[in-house]
Amino acid sequence: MAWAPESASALPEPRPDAADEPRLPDVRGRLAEYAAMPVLQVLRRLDSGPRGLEEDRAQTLLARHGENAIAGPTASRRGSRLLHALTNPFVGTLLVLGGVSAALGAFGAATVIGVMVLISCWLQVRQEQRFDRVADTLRAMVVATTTVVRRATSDAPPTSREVPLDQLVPGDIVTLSPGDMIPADVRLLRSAGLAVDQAVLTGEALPVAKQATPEDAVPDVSAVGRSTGDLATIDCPWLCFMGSTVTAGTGTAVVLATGTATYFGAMHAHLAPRRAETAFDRGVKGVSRALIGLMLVCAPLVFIVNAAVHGIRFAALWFGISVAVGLTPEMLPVMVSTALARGARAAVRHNVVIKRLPAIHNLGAMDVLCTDKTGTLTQDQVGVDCHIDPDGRSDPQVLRWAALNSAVAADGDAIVLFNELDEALLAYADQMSVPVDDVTAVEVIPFDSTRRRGSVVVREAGRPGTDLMITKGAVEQVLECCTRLRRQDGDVPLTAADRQRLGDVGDRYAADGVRLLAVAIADKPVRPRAYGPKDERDLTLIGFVGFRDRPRESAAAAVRSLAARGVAVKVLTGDHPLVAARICRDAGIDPGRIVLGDDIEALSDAEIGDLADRTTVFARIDPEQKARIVRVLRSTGRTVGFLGDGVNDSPALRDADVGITVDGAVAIARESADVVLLRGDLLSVAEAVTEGRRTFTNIKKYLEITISSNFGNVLSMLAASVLLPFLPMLPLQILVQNLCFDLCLLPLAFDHVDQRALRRPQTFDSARLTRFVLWLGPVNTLADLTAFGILLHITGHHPGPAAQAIFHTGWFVENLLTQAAAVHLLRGRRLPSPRDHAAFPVLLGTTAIVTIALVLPWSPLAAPLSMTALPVVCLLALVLVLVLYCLLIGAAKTAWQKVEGRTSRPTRQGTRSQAQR
Ligand SMILES: Nc1ncnc2c1ncn2[C@@H]1O[C@H](COP(=O)(O)OP(=O)(O)OP(=O)(O)O)[C@@H](O)[C@H]1O
Ligand SMILES: [Mg+2]
Repeated sequence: MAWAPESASALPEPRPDAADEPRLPDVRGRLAEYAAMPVLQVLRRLDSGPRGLEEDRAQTLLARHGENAIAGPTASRRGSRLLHALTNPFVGTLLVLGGVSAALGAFGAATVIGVMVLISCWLQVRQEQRFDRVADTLRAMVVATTTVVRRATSDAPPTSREVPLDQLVPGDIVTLSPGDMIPADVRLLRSAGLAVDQAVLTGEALPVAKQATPEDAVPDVSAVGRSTGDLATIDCPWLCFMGSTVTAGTGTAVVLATGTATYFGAMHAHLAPRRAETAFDRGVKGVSRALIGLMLVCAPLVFIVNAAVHGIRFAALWFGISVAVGLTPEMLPVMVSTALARGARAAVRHNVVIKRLPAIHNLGAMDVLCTDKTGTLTQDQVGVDCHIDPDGRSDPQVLRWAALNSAVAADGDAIVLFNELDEALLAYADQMSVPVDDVTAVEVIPFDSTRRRGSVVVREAGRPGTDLMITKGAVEQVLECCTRLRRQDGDVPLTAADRQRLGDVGDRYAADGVRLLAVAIADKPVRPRAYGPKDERDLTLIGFVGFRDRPRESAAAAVRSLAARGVAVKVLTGDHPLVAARICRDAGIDPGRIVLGDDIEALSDAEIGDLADRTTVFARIDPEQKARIVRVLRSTGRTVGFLGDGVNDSPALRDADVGITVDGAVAIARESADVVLLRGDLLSVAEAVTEGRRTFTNIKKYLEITISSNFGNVLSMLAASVLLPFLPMLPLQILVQNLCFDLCLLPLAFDHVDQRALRRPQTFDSARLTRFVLWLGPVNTLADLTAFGILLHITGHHPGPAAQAIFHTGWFVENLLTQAAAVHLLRGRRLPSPRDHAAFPVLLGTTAIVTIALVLPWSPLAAPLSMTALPVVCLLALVLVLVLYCLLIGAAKTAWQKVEGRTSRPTRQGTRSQAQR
């Protein structure tokens, strides 16, 4: 829905007015030209070299080409913000009603409606500006960076350093590692086992292989296809494009184009990544529909009743229009943006950065948190525990082969290692002075979470004609590729009994919380063809390395704290089920029956949904299965958060209602997530959940108070249409009253919140809102009818114009006073007391309403609004009505809480069916 704040993303955001931007065919043509040149010519054309640009020149180029971003300058963002404000359905409704009023000649009303539109849009634009600033600041705290090679001066040595993505320029040399976003359109200079996910550009979910052409070779353009169509360019193996991410392997590349001159830049309007609809989007849609529905029923009804009783009159028509305007919550978008921005700022105090502001609501609504294991439940300080041969004896040779696998895979150029296990291995090898640089790297077949193993091929000095493949990975997955076993007295064939025994060794260590990786090797005759995963066969198992990762001390408390807030924690890990079970127990999670990836592969979504409901730990699952479980849980009505930090977590991060990652996560995880934890601590998630609920509770209060008051007013107007020979309030007065009320209620975004409201997940529930309005709105009507009786008594039953003015003013004043009282009586769970009162800004807002009510009739504005000073007796009578209203609404609210408490006890089933609605 257009009134919801737009999601802010770290990827360059699409700009709506892209007329002056390079056109796609031009961009494609230029890229095709670069694709067809030998590498050296590309570098020459860009005035660059393998040693990188000089810093000064990079700055000059930055000034010439602009930042590597697609989001437009502030001015155009302002234009789009205004458009966004104008196209929200409530302002749209007002514009139509204003137009009709003007066409009917009711210029006063048209002017007031115009003022409402202006104020609402102005506040909305200002709020969105602030909102963007908050989002920008928050995002700057977790800004995506890329590794470039540059030189301080022309003869200084090249150095690698991290720069923010937007500082890249054409000609820069960048290095790519798994998890990195491709920062611009680039041509590969070198690559090792590189695979990238281009789904943003092609919609193709599977990663595609990319490969540099051999040095100095003239690229074979036929490999790209003769056509210059989109896919031909995108499929070029030696070009990578902004918007894609590295899923495996490493590379070095030269930047060809940045910002809007990139392929993604030229196509962004059509191909900007779309996220699935989240709990917030669904909630906003439901409430908007309910509100517009209410207006479409009530306003014509008021008109029809009026016309039926008094005949079709012009006054009746525009009275109906005013009622419609009165029911339009035109300030709701402003209120929601304000509340979300406040929540996001508050979350920072708990070291939680909200990248997309609606995520703060989704955190409060979350009732299941699925989490990866390493780094969230554990400390992410993985250490090597043992290195053993197949018979369980410590063996330094096993450590050497495993560390060589990590070292070669990590590539001399790349700074980022594959993952925490490789990092631990290299650190340990270094500590034990095990050499890892005495071989020549031939090939890397990178680790991926689906194969669960990774291999390298190396050539050792003194062994001409022979390559050595070294594979390491999960025990089951490496054993699959082995046919032999290393024994102290030589290699022997691997029997079924050995497989069983070795599998048991893995299980034994796993039960103790040690993750074993199997290590296997094989000699291969040297060959010109490249090696691939198919060559991982006929290996000899030489032993295992074991890793231990201590559980986080705060994990148990955090899981308890989330459970107390009604958030179930589920663990989704690629690790061994017994390791997962051990870590979970240490973190205070009862693992119950663990479900494996293989178990769910053949199941339907419905069966997985059923299983997921009963399961706490899923082990040995691959990235797509993680995402599938998240999607299925969402489809059963749960609001799902996903917390993860690896390349393998990014699909699930995107598919969740709220994706959460940690600051040290790989770039793609940070890009995919909505929330970044600055301290990778589950406890801060619990705090952020509370902030989310605080935020939402205030939005809910605003909706409940405004809509029930407005609905009560509509009922009063209906009654008045039948009972009175004249209109109970003039249309202009209705509009002014509505404007004052809506504005003075905005500070509710900053109100205090009752602790009990923070205990359960909370989200928009239009059915509950409707029940609330139907229950409490009529109390307002009751007070109004009493006021009508008193006013009629004072003014006489057939009052002339002067007495009618007293009636109108009387009701105007009564309305504002009761509405101010409603704010205090309905805002909390309990009735107001010195210990439980509204926050200062809310007090200020309601004081303003009371002041307007008590000053306006005696001010110079009274005459243009057809109001008049009220007699003292009238004022006294209204005070009595106010007291009566307070008593009634207090009683009605207590009764509502009793009835609702009984019908909506937060059972899990209840939460689900509520969300499904
Ligand atoms: N660098 C590596 N080299 C070889 N095998 C690995 C490597 N990293 C992980 N594995 C194996 O692959 C399995 C799955 O790892 P992956 O990183 O995909 O799991 P994950 O879901 O991220 O796990 P976690 O919950 O521990 O974060 C591991 O249990 C391990 O057996
Ligand atoms: Mg992980």
